[in-house]
Parts: sequence; C-alpha cells; structure tokens
Amino acid sequence: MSALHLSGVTVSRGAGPVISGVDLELRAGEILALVGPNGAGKTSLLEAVSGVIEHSAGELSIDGESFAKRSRVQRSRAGIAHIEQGRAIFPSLTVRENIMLTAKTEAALQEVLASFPELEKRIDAPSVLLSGGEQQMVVLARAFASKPRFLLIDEMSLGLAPVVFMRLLPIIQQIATSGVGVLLVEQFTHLALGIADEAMVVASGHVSHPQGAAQALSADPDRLKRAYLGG
Ligand SMILES: Nc1ncnc2c1ncn2[C@@H]1O[C@H](COP(=O)(O)OP(=O)(O)OP(=O)(O)O)[C@@H](O)[C@H]1O
Repeated sequence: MSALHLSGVTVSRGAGPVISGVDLELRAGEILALVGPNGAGKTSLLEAVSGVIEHSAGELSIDGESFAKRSRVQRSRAGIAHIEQGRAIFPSLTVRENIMLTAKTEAALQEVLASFPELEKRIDAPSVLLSGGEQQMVVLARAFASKPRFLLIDEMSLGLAPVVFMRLLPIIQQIATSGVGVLLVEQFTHLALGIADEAMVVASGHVSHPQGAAQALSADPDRLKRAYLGG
C-alpha cells in the first residue's frame, strides 16, 4: 500500500525547534488525525511536509523515495495537496471557477461534483455568497479535483460551528475512501477521532501519544487528556 512516511522530523522557526522527532505513516485510503493543543506545532509540521517551510532534521518519503529536498511545486506534482488554515477560496470567482482552477476540464469538474451534491446547486454562484461551511466544501472540492495522493487538512473547522463542520466529515471520509491518505489536523478532537482510522497527539513540540488506532484513543479520555498535557 502506498504511504507517506516521516521519520524523526524536526521543524524549526526563528529561535529553535517548534516540533521535534516526529514519526508517522500516512497510508493511502486512511485518515490519520493529528491533534493537540494550540501552539503544539501541528501547522508547522504540515507546512514542512508540503514544502511551505523547510524541515530542519529527519526524513520525508513516499513509498521509500525521499522528497526532503523537493520544492513545494515538486511535492504538489508528486501528489501532496495542502489545505492551509483559513478559507482559501477566491471570493469573487464562482464555485465553478474556483474548482476549475484544479479540475481544468468539464468532465473532471463533473466527476468531482458527484461527491459534492450541495455545491452542484450553487455552481454558478459567486463564492462570496456561500456560507462558511459551503465555502469549505469548495476548498475541499478544489483540493480533490487536483487528484492528490495525500491531502493535508489544517483546521478546516476554524470559525465554523461543530454542526456545520459535521457536514464536511462525510466528504472527507469519501475522499479517503477514494484512495487518498488524509492527514487531518483538527481542533474538534472528538469529531476528528470519530472519522479517523489512526490518531496521534502532539503537545509542546513533541509527540505525546504515538500513532495508533483512533478508536483506542477516543475510548480512553484520561489517556487523551494526559497526552494533551504533554504525555
Ligand atoms: N511564522 C512563524 N514564525 C515564528 N514562530 C512561529 C510562526 N508560526 C508559528 N510559530 C510558533 O511555532 C509554534 C508552533 O505553532 P504552530 O502554529 O505550528 O502550532 P499549532 O499546533 O498548529 O497551533 P494552532 O492550533 O494554534 O495553529 C508556536 O510557538 C508558534 O508561536
């Protein structure tokens, strides 16, 4: 099975490391939830995987082939897509125009829309008129249309009520089911653990609960709490 691996990855910003020694395996078709308190280094780790920033130590590879020295564009071509924090849509463009930025052809657009029935109804609306939840659907649709092998999602729920975010969860699951490995950073921990196959916790710049079955972590609130406090 195709997989993206991190081994001993450290990311530094300014004065020193903000997250150190991360090992993980993101497998095709699976959701790995990466949770932990604010400032733990989750965003920095995702940025180092997609190439927004450089990592300072460790190895990054896909199916055994290192991509540690590749540029952001090369990583994107290798199938790593990154949904960064905030609503990364072009508000003045319609839903169709936003998705076509990656879908390119009408056939590819239609293929993607099959997984986004709510967007089909709003396809010619300017994206600015959509609700926050619908705008995030556009972001997901655009990322899915780029046909990623691995999708990094950074706090897609920011600014959304849990009930609105919950409408995005089946879509994220469907993306994974299509064969994409999804690395999900999420503040709504229990919602993330509820759809994830695997989970890990980072706190204060280190892994405080290593990768393991998501269900085992959600079934052990004391363990989860200890991990949030640093392990
Ligand atoms: N651009 C930057 N320059 C310097 N330090 C930064 C920068 N961005 C984040 N940091 C610092 O790096 C550390 C990790 O932040 P990061 O955003 O990666 O954590 P996080 O777990 O994603 O937190 P949050 O959930 O609040 O986004 C924090 O101490 C933060 O202040």
